[in-house]
Amino acid sequence: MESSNLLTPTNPVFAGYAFYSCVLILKTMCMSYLTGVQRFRKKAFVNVEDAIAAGVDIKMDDQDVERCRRAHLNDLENITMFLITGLIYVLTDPNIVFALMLFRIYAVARILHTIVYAVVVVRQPARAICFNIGVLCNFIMIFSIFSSCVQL
Ligand SMILES: N[C@@H](CCC(=O)N[C@@H](CS)C(=O)NCC(=O)O)C(=O)O
Repeated sequence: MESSNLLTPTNPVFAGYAFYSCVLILKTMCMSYLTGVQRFRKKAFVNVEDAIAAGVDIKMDDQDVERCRRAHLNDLENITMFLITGLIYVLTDPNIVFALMLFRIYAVARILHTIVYAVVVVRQPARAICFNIGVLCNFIMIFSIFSSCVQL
């Protein structure tokens, strides 16, 4: 692939990266609303003005709200790494089939991580497996970038 075309939608690897990145960005944005829904459902407001408006006392430690907040934070810790790593990986002009498979597996693993953590709450090791599949995808991309860049 011409290097000038690597970051255009004519490159299927970039198109896949852009698609799954947007899916994951949207998913992460949804976490704010999921947290908000739980706050209203459980009447668990941490700001005085919100609690007054709802006619309840402040509640800092609701388990369902905290779960959503932790899932959101975990997305920010992990999906940010995918966005950066994935973009560098696209620039190394990787194998199309393998790269698209990695992006798909990563996206599915992160969506499942949210579901088992904050939506239906599945017992461990469900969350750990989803988390580690995502980490493995990122590691594979990182090592592939290393091997493309390091001249032995
Ligand atoms: N910041 C994470 C680092 C480790 C991590 O991400 N573990 C995964 C798999 S067990 C996880 O889902 N942690 C739950 C979380 O981040 O709230 C933590 O405090 O747990």
